[in-house]
Amino acid sequence: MQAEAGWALPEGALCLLDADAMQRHIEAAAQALNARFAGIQEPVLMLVVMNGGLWFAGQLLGRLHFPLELDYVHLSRYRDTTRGRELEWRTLPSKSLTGRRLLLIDDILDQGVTAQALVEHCRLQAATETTLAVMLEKPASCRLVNVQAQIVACQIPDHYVFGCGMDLNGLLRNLPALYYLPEA
Ligand SMILES: O=P(O)(O)OC[C@H]1O[C@H](OP(=O)(O)OP(=O)(O)O)[C@H](O)[C@@H]1O
Ligand SMILES: Nc1nc2[nH]cnc2c(=O)[nH]1
Repeated sequence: MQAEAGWALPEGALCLLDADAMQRHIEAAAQALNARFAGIQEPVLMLVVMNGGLWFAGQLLGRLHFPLELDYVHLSRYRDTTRGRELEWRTLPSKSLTGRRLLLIDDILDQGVTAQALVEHCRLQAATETTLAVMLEKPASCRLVNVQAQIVACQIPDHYVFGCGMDLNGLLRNLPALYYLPEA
């Protein structure tokens, strides 16, 4: 199957959300974030969870209208596979989190292990407030740990998805729509 010129999709891949639908969900999430942080004086520290959070963060940035500072963390569990393993912390934030109002940006809340570790790290660093915003949320039955996102752009069923910043075996993050393999 061919998604758009230049992107060869794997055999059997199905589109879950097309590019227009993704943009509508992202716009709604940006509006919710703008409402949440309306009128703040001190800049929010936005922490992008690399790699998957990069695309969502990029889509959001131009739509956010409150003062913010940008930093990132790099956490990895899936490492070019479709199964989560032990969490590896690759990069810590370069800025101090102490006393900061944080906005964590990730692509997906699935088993929740990544988000929970990050939220706990922020708590231990004495952040004032932590808001977790995810582009996609799988059903609560997928969670191995108890963690909640405050902002969710879109709820999806339990499929391994790719595109919109998310990889399939390390590739296809640059697809502008969201796909899945029914048998994966
Ligand atoms: O809720 P969980 O089951 O913990 O999964 C969510 C995490 O998994 C993915 O990261 P991955 O380890 O694949 O790294 P990547 O962002 O580089 O793709 C994704 O970007 C989330 O950070
Ligand atoms: N690409 C991708 N990464 C994930 N990490 C956790 N769940 C997923 C998923 O469904 N797709």
